[in-house]
Amino acid sequence: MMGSGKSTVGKILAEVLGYSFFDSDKLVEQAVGMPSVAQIFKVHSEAFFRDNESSVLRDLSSMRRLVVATGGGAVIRPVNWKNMKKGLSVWLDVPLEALARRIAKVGTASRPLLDQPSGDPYTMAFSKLSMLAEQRGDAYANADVRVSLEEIASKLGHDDVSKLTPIDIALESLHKIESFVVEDTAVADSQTESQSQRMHTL
Ligand SMILES: Nc1ncnc2c1ncn2[C@@H]1O[C@H](COP(=O)(O)OP(=O)(O)OP(=O)(O)O)[C@@H](O)[C@H]1O
Ligand SMILES: O=C(O)C1=C[C@@H](O)[C@@H](O)[C@H](O)C1
Ligand SMILES: [Mg+2]
Repeated sequence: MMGSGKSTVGKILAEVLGYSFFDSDKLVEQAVGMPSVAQIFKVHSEAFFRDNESSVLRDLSSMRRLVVATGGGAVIRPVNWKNMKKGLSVWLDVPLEALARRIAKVGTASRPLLDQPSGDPYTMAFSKLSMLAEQRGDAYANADVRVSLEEIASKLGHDDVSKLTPIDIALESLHKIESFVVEDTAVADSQTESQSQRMHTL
């Protein structure tokens, strides 16, 4: 979701893994030749942005050794999942209150789906984020790995997710990624084994 820390945590993961880092919103801006996502929404439309986002994700999906911070809305198109699933997907699950706090701090001008000309920035961000979260249902749960800030906070004995640093979150992401890879490899090994047993029987 917007403001969940994809760029901040993604850059740390890329550095630790020795991978390249790409921000899909930035690649869309470059592809379209406009300086901001907000301007693309304004001059063209959300649909135009989404088409470009899908084509950027398709191009990235054929590359290796990279971490991608996707746009927060990439989860709504099944075709994007087809491409994101060529790699390993991570959902940074951050409570909406924390997202709204972060976003209110920097303002909503760069986030067209949250931008409101008037009103208290926290309240406006929270209400729009709640709406988006409801519309998107469990789309984020398609990710291979879920990193819950509430779970990390409770593990580290913090009463509030705002006490977590990006490094705490990146470390937990790496643990979760490792567990997923180990489990996935074990499943693939057992499938290969039962396949070869079947061949043997035949
Ligand atoms: N663990 C954290 N604690 C507090 N603030 C954070 C944390 N991680 C990121 N932030 C801040 O929250 C804001 C959003 O972070 P970031 O830009 O990494 O999120 P994003 O998911 O990439 O957002 P966007 O939707 O704009 O792409 C930034 O101002 C960032 O400095
Ligand atoms: O959640 C969303 O729909 C969006 C998230 C941002 O990363 C941008 O891709 C854009 O502002 C839309
Ligand atoms: Mg970002």
